[in-house]
Amino acid sequence: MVRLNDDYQQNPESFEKVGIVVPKFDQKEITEAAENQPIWVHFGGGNLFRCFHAKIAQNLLNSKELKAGVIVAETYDDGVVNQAYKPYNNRVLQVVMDEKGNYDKTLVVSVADAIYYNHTNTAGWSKLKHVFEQPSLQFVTMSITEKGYALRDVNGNLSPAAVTDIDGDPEAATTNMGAIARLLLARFNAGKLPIAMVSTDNFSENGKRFEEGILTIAEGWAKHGTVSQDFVDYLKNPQLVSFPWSMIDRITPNPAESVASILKDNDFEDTGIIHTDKHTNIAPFGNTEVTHYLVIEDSFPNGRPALEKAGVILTSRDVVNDADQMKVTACLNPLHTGLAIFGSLLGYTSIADEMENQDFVALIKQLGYNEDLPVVKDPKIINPKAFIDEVINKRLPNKNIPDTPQRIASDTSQKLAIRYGVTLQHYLDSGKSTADLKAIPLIIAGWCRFLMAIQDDGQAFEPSRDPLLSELQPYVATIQLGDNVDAHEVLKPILSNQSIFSVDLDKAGLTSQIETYFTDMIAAPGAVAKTLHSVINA
Ligand SMILES: NC(=O)c1ccc[n+]([C@@H]2O[C@H](COP(=O)([O-])OP(=O)(O)OC[C@H]3O[C@@H](n4cnc5c(N)ncnc54)[C@H](O)[C@@H]3O)[C@@H](O)[C@H]2O)c1
Ligand SMILES: O=P(O)(O)OC[C@@H](O)[C@@H](O)[C@H](O)[C@H](O)CO
Repeated sequence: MVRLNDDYQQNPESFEKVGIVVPKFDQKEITEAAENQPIWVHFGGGNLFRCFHAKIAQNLLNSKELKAGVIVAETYDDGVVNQAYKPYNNRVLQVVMDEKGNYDKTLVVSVADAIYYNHTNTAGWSKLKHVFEQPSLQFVTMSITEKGYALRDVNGNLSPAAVTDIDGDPEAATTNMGAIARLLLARFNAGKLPIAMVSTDNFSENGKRFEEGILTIAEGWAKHGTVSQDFVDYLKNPQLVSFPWSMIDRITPNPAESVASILKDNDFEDTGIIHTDKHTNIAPFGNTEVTHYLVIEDSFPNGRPALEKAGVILTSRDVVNDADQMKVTACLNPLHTGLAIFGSLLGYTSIADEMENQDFVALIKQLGYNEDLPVVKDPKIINPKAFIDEVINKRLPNKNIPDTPQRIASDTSQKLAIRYGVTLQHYLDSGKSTADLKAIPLIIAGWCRFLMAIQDDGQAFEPSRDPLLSELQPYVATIQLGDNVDAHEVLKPILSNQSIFSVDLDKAGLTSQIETYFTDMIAAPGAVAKTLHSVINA
């Protein structure tokens, strides 16, 4: 049996014997280099990072294009650091699974350190402060989930935590944006050192939203006199601090028991899946797909390693934005969310299994080809039609990718604006009629039906975690299947909330259609499947 912590330099054969590719560098050396001259910090060391960013770093370290390991920072989940990183010497086994059932396994040791940092953790703060004070630090990447950037509540007002951060001492900041602004303040105080802050989370204009979050905090501090205006000017100067936009794509499900058991059968020992108290599902291994894209705006004021040599596309902001809108608002994530909602309602636990249900396939084809594609701009670097073809015909049906509707359904309230709102806005802006839209209103109605936490067969289910569940569920909580309800009245507080959808659904002409679909879907057990079938095949 091979273990993650085994000596891959003295005994590479033990790894190679079980088909694991080992690094070409010394982990100790890249760790020391990161201590002395850090280059790359990543916030949110979850599964995507471990399977994607960390492998990019490993490829660059292998080819000597990168001189120091990545420093992982967690502002949220100490369990990730203490249970998934520390016991395994910051290593992970990356498992790439193709549709033929091949497992490509790589021992990834590109992480130099993993640091938990929040306002109460002085050790983590001192370590990260020191890192941010180093002139060598070139860039930060982030994958902290969409909700990680939030500073406002559902009504668009600053949240109590954001107000406390802005009113208080920068040293006591508790929000992610506040905690990161505090680190940037340390970098500013160290001599206005340049840096690129790259969000790689799944939303359109992610760099803009990240920048706005940091500036909301910093401008508040300046107003209260706790920082100088000079600090705000530093953050606003793209020659010093940039917030490049990005598009990232690689379906990376939570680590699955099915993969763990295959690894074990293939003599790999460390397969225990960890469920942290803060609900991150993580393991000594990560499972991911073959296809991957990372497109980043090429704006790095302190330079960068040759990321392009590890397959990253560096380009202009406009091209990144077009690629991101293509993927996140049209050709992949809206399809995913549709499958997540209806899959959860119909009791599915596998995306690949859903792809055997012809109504689900028809739903995402209708959405992707007929509703999203007509208003999507071609980013030129990736063909949108070919991209959807690959998603529908190759990626989603891949039985070896253990993805679940439940993973994708998490935080849906945070994603609807991006996954459907942007497309609807394109319809409104272009004056194109929304009268023929079926999939978008059906999915939004499906989400309202999902909030009832009753499956299509009438059984209760636990909806995936979402920061707005407790606020939204009460609106539909008392409805039973078969009830005769006034859908307009019941759904009004949800559908009229523009901060959820980003567009006015009334103006988009969709409200009554959503209400009708919702009414149809609560008629009786089985009504969700029936409605889906009849709407999509009409
Ligand atoms: N997994 C994918 O297929 C995939 C693909 C493309 C993009 N993404 C983006 O990456 C994000 C993370 O995906 P993942 O697969 O790594 O998820 P994950 O659950 O494995 O890890 C989530 C990470 O974010 C941190 N986090 C969670 N909530 C947070 C909060 N409120 N504040 C700060 N940090 C928080 C966790 O501590 C953890 O490090 C997604 O939300 C999405 O934006 C994921
Ligand atoms: O990661 P999220 O939570 O934004 O969305 C869930 C999935 O749709 C997403 O993770 C996809 O797998 C990913 O965007 C593929 O690149």
